[in-house]
Amino acid sequence: MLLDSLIDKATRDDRSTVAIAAADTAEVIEAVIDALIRNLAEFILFGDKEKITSLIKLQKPELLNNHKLKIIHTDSVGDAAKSAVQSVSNKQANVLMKGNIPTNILLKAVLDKEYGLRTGNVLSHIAFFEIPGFNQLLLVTDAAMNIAPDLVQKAQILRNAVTLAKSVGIEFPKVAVIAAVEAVNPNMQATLDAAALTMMNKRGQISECIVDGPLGLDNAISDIAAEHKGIKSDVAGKADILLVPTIEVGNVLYKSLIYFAQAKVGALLAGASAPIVLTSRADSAESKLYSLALALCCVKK
Ligand SMILES: CCCC(=O)SCCNC(=O)CCNC(=O)[C@H](O)C(C)(C)COP(=O)(O)OP(=O)(O)OC[C@H]1O[C@@H](n2cnc3c(N)ncnc32)[C@H](O)[C@@H]1OP(=O)(O)O
Repeated sequence: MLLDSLIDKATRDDRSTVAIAAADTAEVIEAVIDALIRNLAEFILFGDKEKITSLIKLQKPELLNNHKLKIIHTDSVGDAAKSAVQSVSNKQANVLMKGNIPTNILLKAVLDKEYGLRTGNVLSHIAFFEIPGFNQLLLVTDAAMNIAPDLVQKAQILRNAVTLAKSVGIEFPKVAVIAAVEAVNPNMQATLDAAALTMMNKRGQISECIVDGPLGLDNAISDIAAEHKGIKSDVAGKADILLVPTIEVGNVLYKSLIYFAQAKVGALLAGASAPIVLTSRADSAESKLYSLALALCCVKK
């Protein structure tokens, strides 16, 4: 399965409404226009109304009268985040999307106790990569929300990724828990957590997937590398999901895949009461469209 198939899957159902916090950039508007043309969803755009209107006028002026598009003016990014999150919590919209706004401002609104989208679950970021020369989607978690997750949080991050993988048709995913080495080293917390997660999977505490770790990135994705080290594993060389130890590892991997390997990406936050599209502000319109399609595939109706 590749990222275009997510758009096909999402196109079959156009009953969703997406609230975008700070929709005032060309890439966001381009993704919205593309989604409207494909009948993927309806949109409520929060942000600087004048700027949003002029961006739409530049790209597709006739869409300004489209009943599937509403623009609501807000005075600051903080207000845009709050209003967009509120529109999801009061069910006017069922997907939240990050626009031209710093990630932590949006996440603080999402976590707000009064109007946010908490469920009691850990919220986590999952990115789906289509990498040239690599013939399957590769999921990476968590590159954007949890800074230095502990074992309990990692277990939940892993479950969120497995649930999301299943919802787009990746049944029983293989999960590699990434560290710098394959042997457990008591001085490297990532290896201890990886070994514990592997055992939790063997004992049924983490189900519907196969977990193995610690694994280096090379052994997780390359049979040849795994063979060189004599690693015998159902996951090594065939991982569908990479669970990384910290946000820095995930974020650098995310941006390396895009900038060095020309990978395409779709990404979202899971674990909240609605899917949240969360890409980097610098990501392309195409990546925002893939992320949107991914979120629409996960909406609970
Ligand atoms: C990959 C492309 C996009 C990017 O590059 S993104 C760039 C990098 N990402 C970021 O800068 C965001 C990194 N994360 C953060 O800044 C913070 O963790 C975040 C999400 C803003 C939360 O920070 P604070 O508001 O300071 O939160 P805190 O730790 O004091 O906790 C406040 C309450 O929220 C809860 N919380 C925090 N993270 C959570 C999570 N993942 N899932 C569920 N609940 C969570 C936390 O338990 C606490 O709850 P309570 O108030 O004790 O009830």
